[in-house]
Amino acid sequence: MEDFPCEVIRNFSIIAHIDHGKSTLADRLLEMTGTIEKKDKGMNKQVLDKLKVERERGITVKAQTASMIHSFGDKKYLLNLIDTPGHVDFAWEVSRSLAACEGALLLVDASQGVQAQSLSVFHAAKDRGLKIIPVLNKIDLPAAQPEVIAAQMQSIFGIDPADVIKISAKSGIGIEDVLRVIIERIPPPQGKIDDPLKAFLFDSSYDRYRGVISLVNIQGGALKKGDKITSCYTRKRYEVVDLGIMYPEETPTTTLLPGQVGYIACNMKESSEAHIGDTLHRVGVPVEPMPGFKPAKAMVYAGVFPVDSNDFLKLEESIKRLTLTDRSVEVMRESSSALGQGCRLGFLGSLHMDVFRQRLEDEYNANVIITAPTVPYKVIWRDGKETFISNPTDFPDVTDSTVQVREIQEPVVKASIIVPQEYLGEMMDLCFTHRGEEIDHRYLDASGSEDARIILTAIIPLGEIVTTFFDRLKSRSSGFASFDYEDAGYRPSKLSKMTFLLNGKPVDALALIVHKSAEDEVGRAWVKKLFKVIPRQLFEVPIQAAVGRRIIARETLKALRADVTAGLYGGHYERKLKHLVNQKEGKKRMKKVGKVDLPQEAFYDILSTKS
Ligand SMILES: Nc1nc2c(ncn2[C@@H]2O[C@H](COP(=O)(O)OP(=O)(O)OP(=O)(O)O)[C@@H](O)[C@H]2O)c(=O)[nH]1
Repeated sequence: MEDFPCEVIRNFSIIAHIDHGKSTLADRLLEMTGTIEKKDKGMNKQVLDKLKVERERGITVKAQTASMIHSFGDKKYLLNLIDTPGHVDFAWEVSRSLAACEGALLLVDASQGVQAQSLSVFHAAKDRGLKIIPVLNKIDLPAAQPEVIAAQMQSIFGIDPADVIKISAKSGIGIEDVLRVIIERIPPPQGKIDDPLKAFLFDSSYDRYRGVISLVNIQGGALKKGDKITSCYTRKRYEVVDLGIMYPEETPTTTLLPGQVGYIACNMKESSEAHIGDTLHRVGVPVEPMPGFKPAKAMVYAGVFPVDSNDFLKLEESIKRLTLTDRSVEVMRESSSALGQGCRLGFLGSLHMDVFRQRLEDEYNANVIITAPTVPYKVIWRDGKETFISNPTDFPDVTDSTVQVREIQEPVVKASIIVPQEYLGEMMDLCFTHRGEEIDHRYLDASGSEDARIILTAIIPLGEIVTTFFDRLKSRSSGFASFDYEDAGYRPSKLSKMTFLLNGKPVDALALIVHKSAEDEVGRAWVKKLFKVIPRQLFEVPIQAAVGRRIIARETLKALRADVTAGLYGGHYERKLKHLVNQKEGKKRMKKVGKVDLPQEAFYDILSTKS
């Protein structure tokens, strides 16, 4: 690694809207530099390995970082591609990992043009002072309009069309140019070997045998096997047991020098110890940590319960194992009188939650019930204290005047939607029905042509986004809208807890936090859903939705005779007995809510159908 001092190193990432060809370009760069063989099955497998949810949504959740060696002029360069996850939920991680680079390739699909995440990643890179190289991909497509899109990039980003590199990552056109401009335009990293060791942690993964593997960028000093290091954030100490570069698989080296990017294994047991954005230094030689570090925070919470309550320990074990590889999931135990023992999980966003659920189901065969997602609400009490509540069960009854609540606030986001102008009305309506405020729009391109596109921005409660917003956005724009959001703090809101009562008894697992304007609609819809899935009982069961003491909606389940043998003709004793045994088995999975028997599956049906 001594052959690669800072001046021949380039650290860059590829930033793009989903599906604009990031992974394809990364593969092509690795091929062109001989890091992987052309059409090497091992690398392409990454595409095939995608999780079902990733394929369905057309995104990659876990990114790839790799080093390449490329000869240019009379020098050999070490090019480090630092990859960033490609979805809004991970925006925070994206912006952290950009701190490990000096430049970024802003990749835009030449047939689709600038999309919502092209904007957000552009600004993230710009804010970090990175050199941005505009690249138009997919110029091989008949629908590609490189000139039009380059003009669009000029009006949106102020990019000179002459600087735009036009490529086809799929057919390999222009890849040499990309390598050339990376070397020519991106500044080399700074950092001296005599400085105290300072390593920036920008990604991590989990290995069953070696524990956490961290990806680091050396900002100063040198790192070797056996070095004793410590984390600025957790203050925990470690000894480096293995290190090297990603070439593209882990390739051990003796040292990592300033400007270089590589992996380290240091007996870190828990993935929660590796914080993206953390700074590592030599024990006893403290350094100034990288600025602005704060750990990722969960924004969407849900309870997870086994369908069969006997499976709790198995479920908990599976969740534990999964969180080893996904450090951003928060886990707490939770118990519900209706669903028994379970876990409350915190996710970065709703996609993150879907991915986790899918992995739980696919990899661990877990049959789980997930409660409706909620966001962390802020409760300001009369004495001025503030608490964050993300579990509806803990939400105070704001209709009760003896409860000391001064104000409830909810997290809001600034949403940006990019869409062809013909869908403007639909999109405004969508924002409006999801309690959007400050809805605003402007034309993206100066051309004013018929197929001009619009960027619409609005402040929308996060709680509205985590349920059905994304699906509705896609269906109401025929798939044309792209969407992104960023945190916009907290705002006061008129929210209350809605409970559902069976035979007068509240079912804790079904409690929701609902905005005043939606109480009637939500109450009615959920009561209807419950009515459909709850089996009839021996007595009449009222199903009610209530806010405080006020009943919002009601349906009544008629009574039923429950003798399962009643319909069987003839008096065959054994047959009767068999049915009674079956009924008993079924009862094992029943939950009693008050006097009402509820099969656990009913909860699954209620909570898995979106309202
Ligand atoms: N015609 C054409 N298709 C391309 C080109 N580059 C990528 N694609 C296709 O575009 C789709 C998305 O490419 P990916 O490389 O997976 O996109 P991505 O940006 O990595 O997607 P995420 O990682 O999920 O954000 C794939 O079907 C690619 O085959 C190109 O230059 N031309």
